[in-house]
Amino acid sequence: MTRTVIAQGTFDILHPGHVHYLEEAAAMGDELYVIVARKTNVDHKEAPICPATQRRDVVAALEAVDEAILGHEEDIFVPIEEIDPDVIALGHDQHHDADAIRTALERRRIDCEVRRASGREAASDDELLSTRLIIDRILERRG
Ligand SMILES: Cc1cc2nc3c(=O)[nH]c(=O)nc-3n(C[C@H](O)[C@H](O)[C@H](O)COP(=O)(O)O)c2cc1C
Ligand SMILES: Nc1ncnc2c1ncn2[C@@H]1O[C@H](COP(=O)(O)OP(=O)(O)OP(=O)(O)O)[C@@H](O)[C@H]1O
Repeated sequence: MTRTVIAQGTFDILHPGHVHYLEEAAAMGDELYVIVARKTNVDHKEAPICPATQRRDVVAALEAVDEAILGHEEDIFVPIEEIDPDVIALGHDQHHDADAIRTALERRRIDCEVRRASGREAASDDELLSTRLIIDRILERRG
């Protein structure tokens, strides 16, 4: 039987940390779906620069990804109910609490494992492994 995995995030300006996360998530099963966050749900940091459809389309082009979809605007569990995954792979620094997600899944009778992916080890001193760092570097050098 096909084991379906879900990864999620903003994916505003892609970098090797995103590729690491999505490759690790893909290795947790057979098919990887990625939920791309809506701007309205990115409330714990500055709003993304790129439009949601662009962020989705670039993520969808990555080899590890089978399907990338836009997230729900109000209820983040709607796409989960539709996809009915076997695994949800949380990113290494995602603010979501794994136990709170497990409780919400149980309440909705979705039988799914919640795992936490690892962070990427920098391949060199100057690797930029966050969108924020890339934006800061652009402002510093071109601002
Ligand atoms: C299980 C799960 C499902 C999610 N589904 C959605 C969704 O449907 N719509 C959405 O806008 N955000 C969704 N998110 C939230 C974002 O993916 C994300 O965590 C946050 O808004 C963006 O911040 P990040 O890139 O720092 O994780 C989901 C998060 C989790 C953990
Ligand atoms: N360096 C990294 N190593 C592993 N996973 C990462 C890394 N950076 C981001 N991710 C994961 O990729 C997903 C999307 O991350 P997100 O779009 O918030 O990128 P970000 O670079 O962390 O953004 P920002 O710098 O704006 O906080 C999240 O699940 C996050 O944990």
